Amino acid sequence: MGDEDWEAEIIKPHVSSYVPVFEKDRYSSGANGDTFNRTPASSSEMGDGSSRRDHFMRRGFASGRSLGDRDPGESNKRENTSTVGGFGVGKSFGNRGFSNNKFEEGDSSGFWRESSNDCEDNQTRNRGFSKRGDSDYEQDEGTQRSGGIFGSRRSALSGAGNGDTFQSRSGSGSGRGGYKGLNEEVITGSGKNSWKSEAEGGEGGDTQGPKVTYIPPPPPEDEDSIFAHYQTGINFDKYDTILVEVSGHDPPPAILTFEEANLCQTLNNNIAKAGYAKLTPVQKYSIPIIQGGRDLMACAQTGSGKTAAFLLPILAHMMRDGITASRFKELQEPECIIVAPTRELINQIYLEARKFSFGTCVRAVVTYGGTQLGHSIRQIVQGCNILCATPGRLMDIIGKEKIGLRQVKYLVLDEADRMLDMGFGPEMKKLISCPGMPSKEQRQTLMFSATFPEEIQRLAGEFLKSNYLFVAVGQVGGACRDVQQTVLQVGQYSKREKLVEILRNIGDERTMVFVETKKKADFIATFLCQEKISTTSIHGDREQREREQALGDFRCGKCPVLVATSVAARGLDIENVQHVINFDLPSTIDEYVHRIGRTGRCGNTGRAISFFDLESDSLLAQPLVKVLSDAQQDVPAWLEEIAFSTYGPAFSGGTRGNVFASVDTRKGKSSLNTAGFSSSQAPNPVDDESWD
Ligand SMILES: Nc1ncnc2c1ncn2[C@@H]1O[C@H](COP(=O)(O)OP(=O)(O)OP(=O)(O)O)[C@@H](O)[C@H]1O
Repeated sequence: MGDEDWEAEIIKPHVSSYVPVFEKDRYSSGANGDTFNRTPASSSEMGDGSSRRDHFMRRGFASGRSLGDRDPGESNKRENTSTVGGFGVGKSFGNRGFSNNKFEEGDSSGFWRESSNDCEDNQTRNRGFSKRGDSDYEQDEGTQRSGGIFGSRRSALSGAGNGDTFQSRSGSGSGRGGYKGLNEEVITGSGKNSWKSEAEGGEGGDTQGPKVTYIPPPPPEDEDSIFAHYQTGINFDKYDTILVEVSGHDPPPAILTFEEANLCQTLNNNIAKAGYAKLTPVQKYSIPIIQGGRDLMACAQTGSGKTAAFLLPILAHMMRDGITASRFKELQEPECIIVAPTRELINQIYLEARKFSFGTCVRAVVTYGGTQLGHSIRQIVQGCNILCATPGRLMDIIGKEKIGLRQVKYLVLDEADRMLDMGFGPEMKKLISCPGMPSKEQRQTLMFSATFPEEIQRLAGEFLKSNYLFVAVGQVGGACRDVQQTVLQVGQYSKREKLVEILRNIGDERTMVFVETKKKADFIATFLCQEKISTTSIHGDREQREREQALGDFRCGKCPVLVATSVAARGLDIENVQHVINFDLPSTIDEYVHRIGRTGRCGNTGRAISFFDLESDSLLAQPLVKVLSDAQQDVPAWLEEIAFSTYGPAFSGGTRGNVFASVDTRKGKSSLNTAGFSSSQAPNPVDDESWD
């Protein structure tokens, strides 16, 4: 396929001309001699890449960028009224033939202003200290403020289309939060329509921006839905063999059973109804630590039950201390605040909190960007013991004096390394210095993630008491061993063919396909729909309603393929995701670990296939080899060769590979105990002081 066909092809109703025969067995260890690399598509792509680039450069594209980096939006620039213009921005792809979709011509100049800011690829290039503004995490509300904590800044906006039309939008930031114009229709998640005035419930009266009117549908209230869960997998019991290391002074012993946790009867009932019969390692260690009132930084592999590891002991404490039943108050003072980096994740955590607090007087509330602030406030004022929030929205609500912080006893940062990096770190610092927020000595701070880069661990000291405990289940930052990882050498121009080939082989099994940019997510999703593969997409430029619809369609299997950006990389727990495909590799190894962790959860097995592009991914080779070998996966010889020939970040201290921490950064004094667990000595208090 010539590069000029790149965008034209998307409106052609036929399948790409060359689809190599799928050979399952050749997935693994795709050495240089990998079958896939010998395909005509691959070789042509590798061979004529430079001439293509020249061609594009002559045409004024891709300046300074490899052609492979060119996202579909760029082709759109050439034909600003082409159908490519609004891919999916405002559209669910699920189960729809391309021809069924209407497209509207957009303001191409606005669109292109947007595009220049649309570099998710920039985001992860800076990983570890990624700059929030570039990322596809939640950028709404407080985090986009220009003036102080509670000021607001939004990008220029165009009206968004109705839900049934593809539409190019100028000012992509507008996409976040699902802007509708003044006095426009409120589309509630339940499908009911009503009209709201601007004054009634926008995203904050003091903002210069538009109002967000989306009201998410209330989650089902029936017990069966609340306790719906999927089965643990065949490897669940193998969790017990993972080494656990606890460092810090005087850790309490781990518990082995739920009974030992001494939880109240209601909690025990809820645990049983949730189908939990046995503790996972992170739960065995974290529950007594949290019950003992200690601060905690816990690192455990993806899908191994970190959410319950913090929710259960917090709820147990609340029950023990006798929580005041929720009642209506204009200012609510929750005992617990939980923050997470994405809207879908915080909603999932909320649902878990609601499940475990079922039948108690503890009331959990969720609030996140892209939804009507007024709606959130109405939920909050009815009573709030546990507030689950994305950071920007949390700061908004605090600024509106609907949430007071004086009663906060527990502050939980899920995906804590993400919450503390350059993107969210400043927001988190503002949170802990908000008026009323108890000092770290007065509250309990809990941090959880599957990855914890050393520099982030150091930053975390500001939030934690100096005697916090560090729990590492397995290797900090290691990939889940239940995920079979395969790395294939695939160049930019072969990726789509390869993707289709793999997906056709996979059939209806649920698959997440990760790409680096929002535009590319739309492009690939549309492309797959053309190929008659039911696909939907999720990324930060989609309206919240669309994001939730996409996730719903994927969860229920209506669309077995979800094309996603990094916004879906962390935390999402979706039943039956059997495959993750890294169409584009992320720029950091931590991101890779989180992405592939969407499969192989809770003892179930999964597969991850990653397309490794020699032109753009070689800096990831070293950490990738390490992650693969640590997880006892086959390492392709060609990848090893690249890793050893690349003077990469593992040696240079650069950020892309960001080789993960293997230990609690405070120590160097850990000693394995005879039981196979390890418990390090107490850190020297002087050392603690020095990095506190
Ligand atoms: N003890 C248990 N028994 C059975 N199922 C469990 C147990 N603990 C957790 N689960 C289930 O395992 C799944 C994964 O849990 P969870 O989402 O908390 O993982 P996680 O460690 O936070 O993953 P990630 O790092 O991706 O955020 C969930 O469906 C959860 O309900």
